[in-house]
Amino acid sequence: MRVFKLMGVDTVFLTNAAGGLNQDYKVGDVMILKDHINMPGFAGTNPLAGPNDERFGVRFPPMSDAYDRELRRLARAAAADLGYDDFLREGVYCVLGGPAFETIAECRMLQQLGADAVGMSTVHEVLVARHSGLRCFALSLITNRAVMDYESRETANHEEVLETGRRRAQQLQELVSTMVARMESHNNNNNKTC
Ligand SMILES: O=P(O)(O)O[C@@H]1C[C@H](O)[C@@H](CO)O1
Ligand code: HPA
Repeated sequence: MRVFKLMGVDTVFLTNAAGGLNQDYKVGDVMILKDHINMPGFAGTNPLAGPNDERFGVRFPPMSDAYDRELRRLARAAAADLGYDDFLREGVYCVLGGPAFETIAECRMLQQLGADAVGMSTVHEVLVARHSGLRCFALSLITNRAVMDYESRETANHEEVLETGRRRAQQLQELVSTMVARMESHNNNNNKTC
């Protein structure tokens, strides 16, 4: 993220695979991140720990605006125009350390804490990106349903994650490229009127 910043990048798009905790979510849904829960952060694991590098940002950066409101609006509009409304969601992503998938008790706890999806990435990058003032937009592909029921025979597995990724790859590409094209056209129009 800091290299991107030094290269003059001002906006980053992040994607991940995640387990669905929200019981309304289905495998294959795409969730716009509106917020996150940094679970490793509760135990002091934060990529911004240690001496602050003032060249990039302040010691205590806010995170209440981590996921850019305008980019989320753009994503909803692009998804609607592409006919993706029936699988587009917006919710809260919770990061855990992995690499083991969660226990049933952990999934139940995370759901009660307000998380809609659980995964193992993205948040560290967003923390560093926001510290540097980069605008962030992130999507989770719900690749599997988190196992919440002691009677269930289902288990999370990486093969299902990869398979769901393959199934939605084209539509995700379409969504991101539509957003980028609209951002470019918006920027060009603004530059013309300056
Ligand atoms: O996109 P990420 O890397 O967050 O994908 C998740 C976390 C693990 O890499 C993998 C587990 O199946 O999916
Ligand atoms: N849990 C954590 N990370 C994940 C999952 C999950 O169920 N699916 C994809 N990445």
